[in-house]
Amino acid sequence: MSKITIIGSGNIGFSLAKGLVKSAQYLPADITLTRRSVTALKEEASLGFITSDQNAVAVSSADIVVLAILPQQLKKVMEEIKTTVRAGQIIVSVVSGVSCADVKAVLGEDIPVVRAMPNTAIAIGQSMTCIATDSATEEQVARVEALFESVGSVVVIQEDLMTSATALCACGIAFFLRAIRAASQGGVEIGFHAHDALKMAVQTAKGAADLLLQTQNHPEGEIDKVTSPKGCTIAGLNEMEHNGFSSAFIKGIKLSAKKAGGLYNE
Ligand SMILES: NC(=O)C1=CN([C@@H]2O[C@H](COP(=O)(O)OP(=O)(O)OC[C@H]3O[C@@H](n4cnc5c(N)ncnc54)[C@H](O)[C@@H]3O)[C@@H](O)[C@H]2O)C=CC1
Ligand SMILES: O=C(O)[C@@H]1CCC=N1
Repeated sequence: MSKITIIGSGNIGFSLAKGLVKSAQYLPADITLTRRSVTALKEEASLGFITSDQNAVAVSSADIVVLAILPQQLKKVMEEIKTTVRAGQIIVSVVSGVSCADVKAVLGEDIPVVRAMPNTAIAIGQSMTCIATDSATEEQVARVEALFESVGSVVVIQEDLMTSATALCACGIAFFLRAIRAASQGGVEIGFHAHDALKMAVQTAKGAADLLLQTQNHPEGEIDKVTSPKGCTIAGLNEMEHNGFSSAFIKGIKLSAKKAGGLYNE
């Protein structure tokens, strides 16, 4: 089994580590997690992961190195590891707005770099992860694909669509979570206790997503089955649209995609 080092055990790095172990394809002992201080890695250590605050050392024993730090932190980290990484390893960057070329410009042109854009559902094996590269081989991409297939679904895309994938999938999970929260708040206004309203909203959202996944039907086809003539569903749906529901969602995704491009050089 590959040894994996995740540089940056934050929200996404630690979620990835937990998802890999949950998949039963990796043991905690196969995964090294780093932060600037080991004292901040107590939870990780208690779960059996190898922990370190020495990025260069942590990288040296890995087959796959995942860069999971903020774009603003990446240059410093790459300077730390650039003399340790070697062409036999694969560098996977989940950092938004940083190209494979940006990474290779520091780590070396011979270093295989694959970008991956997962979301936080990776912790429970339900990520939607997009993968792209500019020059890694098919075999290297297949290894990264297999890694992320063990924690969700994967689509291999062109690198120029990576910021779009960031908005739709990585940021997207927050948009759907907010939609569920809004539904539960509506539920409270019409008579349910908050706990019940949230449970109802969550299961209804899960049912909607599973319906599309399992039938492969178009959402509008499924909506047509719910909207009885002169009924209450179409009344509610049209009221939401009059208030800009689809428009707000689309505009939010477009702005996220614009922002996803640009924190590396700030
Ligand atoms: N949070 C998310 O849902 C997603 C985030 N991303 C990308 O992943 C990257 C990380 O994002 P988050 O996990 O949200 O950020 P975060 O701030 O939660 O995690 C970053 C981690 O890196 C650590 N760190 C900082 N400097 C370090 C250094 N020199 N050596 C080792 N560790 C260091 C921090 O202590 C922190 O634990 C970002 O580039 C983001 O664009 C990508 C997909 C989804
Ligand atoms: O909000 C962000 O910038 C990061 C990238 C995608 C998800 N979280």
